[in-house]
Formats: sequence, C-alpha cells, structure tokens
Amino acid sequence: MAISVNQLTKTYGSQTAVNNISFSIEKGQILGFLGPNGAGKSTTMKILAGFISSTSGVAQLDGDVITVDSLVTKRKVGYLPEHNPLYLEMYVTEYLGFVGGMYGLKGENLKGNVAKVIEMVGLSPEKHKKIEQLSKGYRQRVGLAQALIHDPEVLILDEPTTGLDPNQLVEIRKLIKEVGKNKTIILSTHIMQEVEAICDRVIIINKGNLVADDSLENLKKEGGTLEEIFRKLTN
Ligand SMILES: Nc1ncnc2c1ncn2[C@@H]1O[C@H](COP(=O)(O)OP(=O)(O)OP(=O)(O)O)[C@@H](O)[C@H]1O
Repeated sequence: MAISVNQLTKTYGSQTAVNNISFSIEKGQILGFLGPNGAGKSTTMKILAGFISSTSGVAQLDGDVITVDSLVTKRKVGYLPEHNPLYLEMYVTEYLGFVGGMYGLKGENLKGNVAKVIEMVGLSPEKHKKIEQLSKGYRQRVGLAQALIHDPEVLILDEPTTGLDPNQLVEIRKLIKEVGKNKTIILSTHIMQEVEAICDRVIIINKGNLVADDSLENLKKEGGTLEEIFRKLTN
C-alpha cells in the first residue's frame, strides 16, 4: 500500500473540514478525488503532502507517518497546490532549478532533472521566458514540472487542469496518464470527463465525509453517469 489514511480529521476552529475519513491507495493507482466545493479535498491533499497537520488520525506513506516536518515524505511526494503558486519574476529554468535545489538536487543531477521535466511537460518552447510572461496553460505546466522535479513516487495534483483550453486539457491529461504509469497519483477535479479519461479509482467526499470509494467501473455498475452518481451522493 503506498498511502493509507486512517480516521483522518481536520478542524478549523469549530468547523470540521475533514471528518474521520479512512482509505488506502495502492502503488501505481490514479485516484480521482472528488467532492463539491468546500468538501475537504484540498485540506486532505495538503495533509497528505505534509503541508498541514491533521487534528486527529494518521496518514502514512509506505508505512511512514506523514508529518509536516518529515523529509522522507517531502522527498517521495510531488505536490501541485490548487492555486499553483509560482515566483512570477523568475525564469522557467531558474525557478525549476530553485525548486530542485530545495529537494537537495545539485550539479549535473539538477540540470538533468530540470531539462527532463521541461521536455516531459512540453515547456521547451517557453523555457527561456519569465513565468509572468507565460499563458495560464504554460504556468500550469510549470506547476506540474515543479511537482515532478525530484522524480517523486507519489503525485498530488489539486485541480491541475483548471482554466486550460480544450487542447491543453487533452495534452495535460495525456501527460498525467503517462506519468501515472510509474507513479501513484491523487488528482482532484470537478470535471467528470477527466476522471473517466484518467482515473482507475474514485473517492467522493461530501461535507468532510467519505461517501464513495470504489473503482470507476464498479461505481458505474449501479447505472447512470459519473455525474449522476456524484450528484446523488453529494446532494
Ligand atoms: N485555513 C483555513 N481556515 C479556515 N477554514 C478553512 C481553511 N482551509 C479550508 N477551510 C474550510 O474547510 C472547508 C474545506 O475546504 P477545502 O479547501 O478543503 O475544500 P475543497 O473540497 O478543496 O473545495 P473546492 O472544490 O472549492 O476547492 C471549507 O469550508 C473551507 O472554507
């Protein structure tokens, strides 16, 4: 099991954002993490990426407890946050070099990985530009590239295709699917078509509670489209 989540809860003041959820993900799976606005998806993903701590419950990666200060987790996980924060004044290669450096990559290794992720996410034509000069789709590719820079085992992607045009959407989905051949991926999205195109497995949370956890195939056995199933479980 790559990731196991056991009775995870996160409260913000009196509000429970994530309520006692448990699930596990096998190595190599692409998991679609779904739920309406405010369901607790980003909160859960931040905990799994070691960016915030849970209020109670445990998340583990390869048996190690995920904590905010665990370097093991950081090394194994690549994370693209929802709003894709970037240093706009940096050049693409400079930024990726900077992020790689934070993961401890140096010299030829660092250079090699920067070149590799640029090629992988299709950033080559734009690599000499400043990030502020890039279109939204290319900024999103920089976000993906920084998540991949240290060749992590697990990728956590929070709404990675928001705001992309239909051509970019197809490209990025293809890329995620390709990358997913060798990695475990947790992907949140509001686009059901995307889940059908990429994911093997689906988790739906609603108001912090887990309401579905199954393969896409099994979920759809009950009849109806994924969108109908989503609406039934989250209304
Ligand atoms: N730092 C915070 N302080 C207080 N409340 C927060 C904080 N972060 C999230 N919340 C609240 O927790 C709940 C879950 O938010 P979260 O961002 O995890 O949802 P989400 O499923 O990712 O939603 P969306 O699809 O809209 O991105 C929301 O009600 C949100 O307002």
